[in-house]
Amino acid sequence: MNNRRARERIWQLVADASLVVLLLVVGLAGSVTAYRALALRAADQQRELLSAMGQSIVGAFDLQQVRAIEALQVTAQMLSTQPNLTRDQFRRYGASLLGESSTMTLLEWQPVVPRAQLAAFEQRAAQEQPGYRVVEPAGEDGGFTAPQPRDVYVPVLYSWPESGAALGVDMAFDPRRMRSKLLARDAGAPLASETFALIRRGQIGAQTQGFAVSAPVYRGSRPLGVEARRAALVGYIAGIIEVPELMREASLRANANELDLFVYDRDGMQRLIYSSTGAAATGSDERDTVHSVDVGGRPWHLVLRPRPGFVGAGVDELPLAALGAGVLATLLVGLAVARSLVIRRRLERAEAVLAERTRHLTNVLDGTEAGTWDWYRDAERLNVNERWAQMLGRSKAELEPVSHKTWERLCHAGDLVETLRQLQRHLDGLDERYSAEFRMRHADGHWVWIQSTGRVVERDAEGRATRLAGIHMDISRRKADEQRMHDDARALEAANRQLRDLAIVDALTGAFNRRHFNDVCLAALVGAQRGQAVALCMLDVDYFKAYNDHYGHQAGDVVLQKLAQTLKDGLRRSTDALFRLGGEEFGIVFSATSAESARQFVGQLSAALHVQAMPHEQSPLRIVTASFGLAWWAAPTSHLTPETMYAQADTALYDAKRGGRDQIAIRCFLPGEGEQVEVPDTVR
Ligand SMILES: Nc1nc2c(ncn2[C@@H]2O[C@H](COP(=O)(O)OP(=O)(O)OP(=O)(O)O)[C@@H](O)[C@H]2O)c(=O)[nH]1
Repeated sequence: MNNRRARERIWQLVADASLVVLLLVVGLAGSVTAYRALALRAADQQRELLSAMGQSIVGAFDLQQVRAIEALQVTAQMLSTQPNLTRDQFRRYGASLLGESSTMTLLEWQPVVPRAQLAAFEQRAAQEQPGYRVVEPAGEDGGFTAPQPRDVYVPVLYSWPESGAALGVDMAFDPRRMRSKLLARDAGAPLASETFALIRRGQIGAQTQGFAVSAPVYRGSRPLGVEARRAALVGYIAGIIEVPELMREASLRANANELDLFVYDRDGMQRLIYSSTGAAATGSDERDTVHSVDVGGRPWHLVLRPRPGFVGAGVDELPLAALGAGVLATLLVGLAVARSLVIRRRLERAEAVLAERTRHLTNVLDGTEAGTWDWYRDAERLNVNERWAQMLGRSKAELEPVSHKTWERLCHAGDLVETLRQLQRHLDGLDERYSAEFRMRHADGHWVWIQSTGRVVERDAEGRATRLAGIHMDISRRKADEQRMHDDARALEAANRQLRDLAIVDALTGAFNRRHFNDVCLAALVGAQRGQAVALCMLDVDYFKAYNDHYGHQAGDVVLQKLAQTLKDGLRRSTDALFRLGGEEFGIVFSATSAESARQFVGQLSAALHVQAMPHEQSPLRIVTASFGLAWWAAPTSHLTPETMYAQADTALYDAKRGGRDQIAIRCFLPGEGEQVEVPDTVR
């Protein structure tokens, strides 16, 4: 039984634990799924945001370019029609152009000068700009020198602003710078160079990266065909764009201060043009977005990489928060479910224990056949079970509504007071339990003995008993048994008394028999030894043989019975005792304070016999008489025995017979004086 329960509990535990684990798994899986979905959405949003920012930057690039290129084209157009532009004209032009462009920092007019015209060119330029000379960078560490001899020179003639210009520097010294110009010349459209360290007068190698957008300037209108363009070329109008400035502008426009920006020139070898971190992008990031942009005909790649503080990071927190909330909610729900399961199991166990106890109690009640009662004193309601009613030969339904009055009505009037007294003793706290036995009326009219026991089970705030509960037991059989036992005991007592009487009493006369004589004598002697006198009188019916012979034995018995009755009636004290010592011989043990009073007493007995006057034809007096022998001891000693008493009284009786019958002979024994013998008297 216990093993089965233990197994059930283990299975329950496993089932409960499985449920909680399942709940946790489902909850956690849901949380993770929600996290992943939100994270994906957040990543998409980030990508979209990055893409939008990238597009914005590209747009900014394009806008700057378009403006720069348009400005250069217009300038080139203007120079085509005014090949002999003066320095002042260029200045004004440059000032207005650069004022409109935020990224172009320098505007240069670079005429094409054949070697043969170089000296004349320098001379003309120096008139306008004193000290003007065509030069080229002397090396990486700065400084300028006279240009190497070449077929064509492309020196900077005018520049705006002039302060940052590399006036006079021949761009033909660097094939890299020239490549984009030659391509622009052939294409008839502005083209950007690759990036390189910008040249400033006295500042070559300052490492400011930039590039030039060169627009070819032809003589007259734009020629058709490469050869015609080459032939008509008079120079280049170049706009210098500083990469950091361009990027800052672009980044500001794109609000890209949360992004790292890397720009690569993809023409030929991929080359880092710009890095917002100052270094090339390390490794690759899945969130990188790459945008291609055409910068003056050069393919650039913009790589945008979100910084840790990117606004998208805020988006990252949502999935994590959702995951955290999901996990927390799952754990809380799991905890709550586990707790409710534990409580439920405890309740189930408590209910099982209660059911077991109820079953046990019911079994016990069934086994004992007890009626139960539950008394709500204030409501005057008495809840009883079916057995309570059955004891009285009724059904519960028959008695409804059951109240304390129902009980009072059915209780025996003779038992009501005592029962209520017992109840009150318990209510007063004198008895720990209420217990009473009373009779109740059975439906068929007889009385059923009930034993009721119970106790207070509820009290109010003042301590007053408001509810009592207990049981009724049918003890009728026990009561009947007790009554029977009581009757039997009394009968036995009577029988014993009879037996005892039979043992010590003579059946014919009712006097004590000879067997009891010794006991009574001894008892009298014990009393007498405390200083009391004691006497024994023996008497014998006179001429009784003759009576029997004359009247018959039965009549003789009647005489003996009457004689005994007369003698018994004459006894004075409870301690006086009459004995039948043999056939028609009797003895009387009695106390008398003096010999005279003893003699008087015996005389009264003799007289009483005379008064009976039982006819006896064969006796001289014609009535039944008797002879009396009295022995009296004033202060008997311990040596006196029943046998001695008998012998002395018998001697006195013999004296009375010998003296003529119907008389009293007395023998007195005084202390220290020996025996005193008196002559028998004749009855008067
Ligand atoms: N009816 C009857 N007679 C008894 C009973 N016991 C003894 N007797 C008779 O009593 C008589 C006693 O006779 P005795 O001893 O000669 O004495 P008595 O005839 O009375 O003569 P005294 O005593 O000398 O006067 C006998 O006849 C006995 O049978 C008895 O219980 N009933």
